[in-house]
Amino acid sequence: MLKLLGIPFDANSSFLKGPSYAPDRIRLMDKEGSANRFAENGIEVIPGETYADLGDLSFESTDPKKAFELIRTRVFKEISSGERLLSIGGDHSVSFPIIDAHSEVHKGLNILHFDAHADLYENFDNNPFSHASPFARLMETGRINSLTQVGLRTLSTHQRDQANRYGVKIIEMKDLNEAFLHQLKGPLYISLDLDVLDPAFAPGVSHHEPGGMSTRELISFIQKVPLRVIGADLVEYNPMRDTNSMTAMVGYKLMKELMVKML
Ligand SMILES: NC(=[NH2+])NCCC[C@H](N)C(=O)O
Ligand SMILES: [Mn+2]
Ligand SMILES: [Mn+2]
Repeated sequence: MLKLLGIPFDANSSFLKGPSYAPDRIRLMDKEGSANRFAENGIEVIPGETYADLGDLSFESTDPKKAFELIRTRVFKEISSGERLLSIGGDHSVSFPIIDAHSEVHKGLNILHFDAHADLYENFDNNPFSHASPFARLMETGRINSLTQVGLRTLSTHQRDQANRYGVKIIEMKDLNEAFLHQLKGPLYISLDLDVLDPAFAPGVSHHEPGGMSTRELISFIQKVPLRVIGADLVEYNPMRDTNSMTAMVGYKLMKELMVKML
């Protein structure tokens, strides 16, 4: 059965803390009575039936090495017999150990990454495990077959160099179009940073980067991915910046749309 795992970890956030509160806030949207559990394709996404909610990882330490070891080991254990896992919450640094575990199980892994940011810094704020660096760490393992980044609007010179160095395919927000969908290959993993959305649609993120996608655009990209997705994460939701749980509901909606791509 499809699995859901909360990763309440934000010690590697460079600007604000808060994404550690994300998993429960997103789950709350499943329970509080406003929404229903149907994805737009008509499949109902029910905890205990459509997916098993594994709860949250619990961290004894904020030391990134220890935390990442815990995440990598647990994720590997959950997916090692081919099970599919969606993880929610945490800052984007957690995608390094999560995707690293996936790349061990799924050889030649391809990543589709939605974000305002490339998160390719060699080292950010003297923290190589920063949420601004997970894709540098992943690319240097040599185990990632391809990385496609969509929605970027903050590329620095350093990150352009890093993208060239690692052969990253980038569709910047200013050039946004659908052609990348037809070039995606399997096994495909999706990493979704909520700040790919315009802050008008998703204010509950740490980094408000104007000029982003609409919720509708993002949902249709996900729906049009022509492959069954083998794993995904939803990161960077920050409840401390949210208004009336509006962004929690966006997160819940995206969670359902991601889940039905994994069934
Ligand atoms: N995972 C993230 N939200 N990363 C944001 C990193 C932002 C960083 N200030 C930059 O210049 O790119
Ligand atoms: Mn990110
Ligand atoms: Mn981002």
